[in-house]
Amino acid sequence: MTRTVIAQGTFDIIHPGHVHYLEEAAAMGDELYVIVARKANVDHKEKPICPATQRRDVVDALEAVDEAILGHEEDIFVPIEEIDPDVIALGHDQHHDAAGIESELERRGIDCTVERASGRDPADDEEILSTRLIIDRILERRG
Ligand SMILES: Cc1cc2nc3c(=O)[nH]c(=O)nc-3n(C[C@H](O)[C@H](O)[C@H](O)COP(=O)(O)O)c2cc1C
Ligand SMILES: Nc1ncnc2c1ncn2[C@@H]1O[C@H](COP(=O)(O)OP(=O)(O)OP(=O)(O)O)[C@@H](O)[C@H]1O
Repeated sequence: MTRTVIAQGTFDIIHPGHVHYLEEAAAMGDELYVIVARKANVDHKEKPICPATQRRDVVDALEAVDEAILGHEEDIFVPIEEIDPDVIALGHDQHHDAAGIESELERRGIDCTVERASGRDPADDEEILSTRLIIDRILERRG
């Protein structure tokens, strides 16, 4: 039986932290789907610069990813119902609460576990593992 994993995020400017997360998520099963957040649902930080289709296409091109799809605009559980995964891999700093997601999965009759991936620290002083920090650095140098 194929074990399906779901990862999710904004993925506005791809960096090695994303690659670490997606490789770890892929290793939790056999097949990795990635849900790319819609601008309207990114409300806890600055909205992404790149359009959703561009963010999806770049994530889809990564080796660890089997398929990247656009998230639903209103109900984040719709793609999960369609994919019917075995595991949802949350990122190390994602604000979502695993227990809250688990109870909604149960309410909708989706049998799936929720795991939390680890974070990757910068390999050296130069590496920038956050979209926000990359944008801050651009503004600092070119703004
Ligand atoms: C299990 C799960 C499913 C999600 N599905 C969607 C979705 O269908 N559409 C969407 O716009 N966002 C979805 N999101 C939310 C975003 O992927 C994301 O968490 C948030 O909006 C962007 O912030 P982040 O990259 O800091 O996590 C989902 C999040 C989780 C945890
Ligand atoms: N350094 C990192 N190590 C491991 N996972 C990461 C790292 N950076 C981001 N991720 C994960 O990648 C997914 C998508 O991240 P997101 O697109 O929000 O990028 P971000 O770089 O964290 O953005 P920002 O720093 O602007 O909030 C999230 O699940 C997040 O936890």
